[in-house]
Amino acid sequence: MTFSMVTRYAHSPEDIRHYSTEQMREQFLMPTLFSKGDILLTYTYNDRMIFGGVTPSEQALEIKLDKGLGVNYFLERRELGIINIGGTGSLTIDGEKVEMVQHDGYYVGKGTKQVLFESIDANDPAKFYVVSTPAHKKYPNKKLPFANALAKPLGDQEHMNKRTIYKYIDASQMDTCQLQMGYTVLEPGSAWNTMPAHTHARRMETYMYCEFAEPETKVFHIMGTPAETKHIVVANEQAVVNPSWSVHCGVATTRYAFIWAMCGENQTYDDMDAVAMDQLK
Ligand SMILES: O=C(O)C(=O)C[C@H](O)C(=O)CO
Ligand SMILES: [Zn+2]
Repeated sequence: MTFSMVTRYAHSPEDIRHYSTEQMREQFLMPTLFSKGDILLTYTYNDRMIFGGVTPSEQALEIKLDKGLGVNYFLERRELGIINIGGTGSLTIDGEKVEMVQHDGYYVGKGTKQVLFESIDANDPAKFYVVSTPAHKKYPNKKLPFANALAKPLGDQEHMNKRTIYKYIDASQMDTCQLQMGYTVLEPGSAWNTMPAHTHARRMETYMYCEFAEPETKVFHIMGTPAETKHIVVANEQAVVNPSWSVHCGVATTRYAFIWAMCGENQTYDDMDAVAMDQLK
């Protein structure tokens, strides 16, 4: 079993002006999240979000972080969002076991002492995408089945951006200290995830791209300031960190989906600063 948590520092927009492709990938792309039996996390200094993959095989897995975070247990001062993109699994949260089928989500509040992640079938393991943000208050733990997610259809075929945003952790639906999390599914033939592009200086965001229709599919994730965009080529089940000053959208060769998660000053999903198309460079 491998447990790893890599650190990524925050960057100013000026920093990345001269980054090579390799440097962009090193700083903003998380190439491996899901590996059987492993916990692979990233700690970003952008709003101190921790995100990554937990892929239990034969054994239950637990995220054990204490001294590294200066606390006695992982969720002493944090909340946690989880969405399973793999086979059926379960979570045992302070002794209570709950089944997690594909696309089930869960919100785990601050103060929860133990979360055990398990797969039902090691040959078809659960793949838990996890995102944790600093929290000041305990809010109730809550199962978030896919069927209960707040579905927001958006875009149209003519603009190649027909998609549905499924909001799992949303302040209009439930209490959360700062974490917001959801899953966006692109229709076949649609690719842009959000156009016109936007920034939100009040919140950072991470994306985990997944469910690519073909093995050779790649997403061109676009980031950077509106006046100087850059791209990162992303493969299935890889994630990118998006600083609050950066635009974000992705175009691919076939259908894909992605899980987004945000935190920062506010929880107002629609608080976005749209960028006029003629300002994008
Ligand atoms: O499809 C979309 O558009 C999104 O999913 C947008 C993200 O949720 C986002 O960028 C929220 O700020
Ligand atoms: Zn956004």
